[in-house]
Amino acid sequence: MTNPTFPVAGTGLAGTPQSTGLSIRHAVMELGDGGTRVTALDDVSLDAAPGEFLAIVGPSGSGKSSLLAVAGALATPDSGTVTVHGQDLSQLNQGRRAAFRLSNIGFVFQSGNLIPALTAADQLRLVNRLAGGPKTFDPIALLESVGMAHRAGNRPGQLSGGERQRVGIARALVTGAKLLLVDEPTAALDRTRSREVVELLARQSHEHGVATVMVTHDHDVLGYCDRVVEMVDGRLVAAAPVA
Ligand SMILES: Nc1ncnc2c1ncn2[C@@H]1O[C@H](COP(=O)(O)OP(=O)(O)OP(=O)(O)O)[C@@H](O)[C@H]1O
Repeated sequence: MTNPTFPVAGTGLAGTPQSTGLSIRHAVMELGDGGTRVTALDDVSLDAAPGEFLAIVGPSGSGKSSLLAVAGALATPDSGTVTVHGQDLSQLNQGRRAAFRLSNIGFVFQSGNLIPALTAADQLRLVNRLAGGPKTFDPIALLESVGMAHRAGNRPGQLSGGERQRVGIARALVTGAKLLLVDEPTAALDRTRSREVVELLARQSHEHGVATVMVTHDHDVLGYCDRVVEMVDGRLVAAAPVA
């Protein structure tokens, strides 16, 4: 059976990839081999519009990380299409896909994934340099936008978990990426810090027109999201509007 598409009101037509943000159409992906093959994505279609903050929830093993992987060009579905800002990712060879990812897609991981030896400011400078950004790049304004300018000279070991996540979010936005993929950002944080970090993600999405897709088990933060979809057994099964 074909799964429903979860379009965003006012954007695109069902079945037509939108030209901005993220569009996944009928993605199927199997993992493993022989008798242990698993359908990680089973005909998944999903849109995330610019400025929209979308959460994906669901039980362990339901395919959430697989969905983020194909959205971020880290994995290629066996069939179906993934379009980011109008670019069909399957049309890019490996090298161009990596370059596209670096410039257009930001990633935020559970632990912040910062480089231990670099200060907060240098984490951002490194990404700017790798992406061929402007030589005049100043990381302080971006750190300021996540409330971390005063910690610009500190290394990850000198920061709290929530502060590391904030730096990780700023780093993901260095290239002006309009698609942000976020995997369990609150897993290592207490309740207050969790809410602060997810509120920050919501604000960054809305103020900068970033399409943000966040995988989370943390139902306490879903109120900050514009939309919540649930995955079960590789399929999207619900699209609950958030009050
Ligand atoms: N490299 C792999 N080889 C084989 N099967 C895999 C591989 N990675 C994931 N799977 C399987 O694919 C399915 C989807 O996994 P996925 O990691 O996407 O789920 P998830 O919802 O992110 O889980 P969790 O919440 O535990 O992180 C699961 O059945 C998992 O066991």
